[in-house]
Amino acid sequence: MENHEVYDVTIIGGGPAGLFSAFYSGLREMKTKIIEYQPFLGGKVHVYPEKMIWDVGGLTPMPGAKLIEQMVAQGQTFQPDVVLNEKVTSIVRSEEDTHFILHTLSGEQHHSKTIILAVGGGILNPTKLDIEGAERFEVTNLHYTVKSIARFKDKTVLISGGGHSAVDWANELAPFAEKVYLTYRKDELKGHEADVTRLKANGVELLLSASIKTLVATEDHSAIGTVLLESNDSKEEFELTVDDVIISHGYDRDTELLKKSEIKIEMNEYQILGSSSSETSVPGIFAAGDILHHDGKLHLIAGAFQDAANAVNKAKQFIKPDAHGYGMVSSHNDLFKEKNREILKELYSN
Ligand SMILES: Cc1cc2nc3c(=O)[nH]c(=O)nc-3n(C[C@H](O)[C@H](O)[C@H](O)COP(=O)(O)OP(=O)(O)OC[C@H]3O[C@@H](n4cnc5c(N)ncnc54)[C@H](O)[C@@H]3O)c2cc1C
Repeated sequence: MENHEVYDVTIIGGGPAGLFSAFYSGLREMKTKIIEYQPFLGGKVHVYPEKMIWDVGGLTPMPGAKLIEQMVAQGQTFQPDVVLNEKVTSIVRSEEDTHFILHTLSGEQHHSKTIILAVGGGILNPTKLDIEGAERFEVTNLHYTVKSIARFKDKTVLISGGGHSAVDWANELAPFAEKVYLTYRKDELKGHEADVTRLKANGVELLLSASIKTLVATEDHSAIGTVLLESNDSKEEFELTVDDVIISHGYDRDTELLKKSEIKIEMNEYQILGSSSSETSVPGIFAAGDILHHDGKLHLIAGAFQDAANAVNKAKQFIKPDAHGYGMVSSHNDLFKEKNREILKELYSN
């Protein structure tokens, strides 16, 4: 029989809620593991890495990518085990009912006394361009997100999509790019009215009622050189020579875990109906971040942090009922003594 270590806390999801849960779980001296489907930590913030974030308490504005970097560093303070590229597919109770077992897509099992569901709105994957062979250009000039505006400086860029993100990216890139084209299959864009109006002022050329038909490779086959578009009304085809193509066709959302798990957690259509201290209807399973709903819920990264600390405190008491209801503040917490010494040494050596 396989020997599985039983963790105190297993966090499903490595976004803001999961990362702060991992930090706080370490602060409460629990053996912690994070399981994340994507090959990276950071969650939904990867959708807007270049956007400035202003509303996280105590932090001056910083781009999403920088916030991810800081959240990941903080989440790893107490060295939780991190399992990436792994989708949790179901949660069951152990035979002796002493703990939970998480099953994953790769066939692995993870054993844990408590679980924190920090799964956001589920697994998000960008809706891919439905053209055969398109994926080979993803390593060069076919993009599903804008990681840095600088990447598109002085470039001719074609953006496909009509929603808020597509319009927003077109406006953001226009002042830096050589030329921005925005194509959408319908004859009207869905983005915010003011942003749509700004497109004109920014010199974005609209190609409405048109769709991408073919991506034609450069001579060395390494990248997209030309895009063939088709007018949806007249079926006429026309070509554009481009440096980069950005696809913004929305996201596919996978919420299989909560729908299919043997253990049933009380939910509304999309969220867990929990308490304001992050408990779910199942003892031992807690929730944090966008997946959690309660009366005082704050749907911001700041709110995810509060849920996370609450979830961890409840998990601690679930394992050890006489444990304190919350952790010691960090400023006076002995756990940080050694780390503080190192930080101070570095500060004063410069
Ligand atoms: C465009 C945009 C802009 C935003 N701007 C701001 C802003 O300026 N300020 C602000 O406070 N908030 C902002 N938000 C909201 C903020 O991003 C979310 O509130 C926050 O990311 C929620 O964190 P989370 O950890 O709950 O979920 P997520 O960030 O969604 O992370 C959940 C993680 O769980 C993983 N996961 C899900 N299911 C499984 C599974 N079965 N197995 C393994 N892993 C799984 C996912 O892959 C994902 O990485 C914005 C959101 C968007 C979309």
